[in-house]
Amino acid sequence: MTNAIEITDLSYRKNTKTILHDVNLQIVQGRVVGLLGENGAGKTTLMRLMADVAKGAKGTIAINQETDGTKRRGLISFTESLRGFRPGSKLSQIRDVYATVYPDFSAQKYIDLTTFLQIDDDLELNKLSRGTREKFIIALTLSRQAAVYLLDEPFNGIDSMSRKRIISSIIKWKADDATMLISDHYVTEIAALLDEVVIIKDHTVCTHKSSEEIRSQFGIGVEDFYESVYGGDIHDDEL
Ligand SMILES: Nc1ncnc2c1ncn2[C@@H]1O[C@H](COP(=O)(O)OP(=O)(O)OP(=O)(O)O)[C@@H](O)[C@H]1O
Repeated sequence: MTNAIEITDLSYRKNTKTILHDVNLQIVQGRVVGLLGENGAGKTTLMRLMADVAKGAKGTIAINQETDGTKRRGLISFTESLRGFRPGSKLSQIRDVYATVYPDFSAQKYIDLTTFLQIDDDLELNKLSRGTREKFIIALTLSRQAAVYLLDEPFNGIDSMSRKRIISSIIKWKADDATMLISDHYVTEIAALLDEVVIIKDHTVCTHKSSEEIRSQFGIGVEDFYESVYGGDIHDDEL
């Protein structure tokens, strides 16, 4: 089995503060993995380092065996904030920028996703509700045919019907060999989607298990497992 993601001895400090410490993580190609942790645990930072948006960490990050930052960036599709775009930009103009910047951008996938997620790309960015903006970011991210997708809290501000649609779109449009890391604070709706779970606690990977392992070892689902690890009901030595 090929590892799509290999992180070795990764540590990251910002302004003398430890954000991540000694992170080691291997994720096999094709898996959908939940990256879970409380506010400020370091989920976004880990994704930013993987995508080479944040720099200066110690250790190595390899995506499909590529450790070079620029090459990694080409292999990863990461949910971006769109803050770099003019508020008055039409969504179709943002799509055009993506299509130019990313050679793996699929115009057809974009049409399918925006139709499925009910996004009108004739609208301007500043006219979108928070939820529609998030859905648009998901549509752009999944329109790339990348090796690895990093979805950072993709359900923020999104109503439950739209969450269901996004989850369906992930299932429908994910290529079998594409790997997906989805960060969140809670897992209720995505639990069924996850092959594996990585929990970040105390600046590092506290546990990494498959959903199946969690069920067989602890007799509980992913959601209860996450709560038990954070709540202290499952101790580190049991993991
Ligand atoms: N640019 C920065 N400068 C200083 N500290 C930062 C910076 N970015 C993040 N941090 C700190 O790093 C820690 C991890 O933040 P990060 O955003 O990665 O966590 P998170 O798990 O994604 O949290 P959330 O779920 O709230 O989004 C936090 O303590 C945060 O304050």
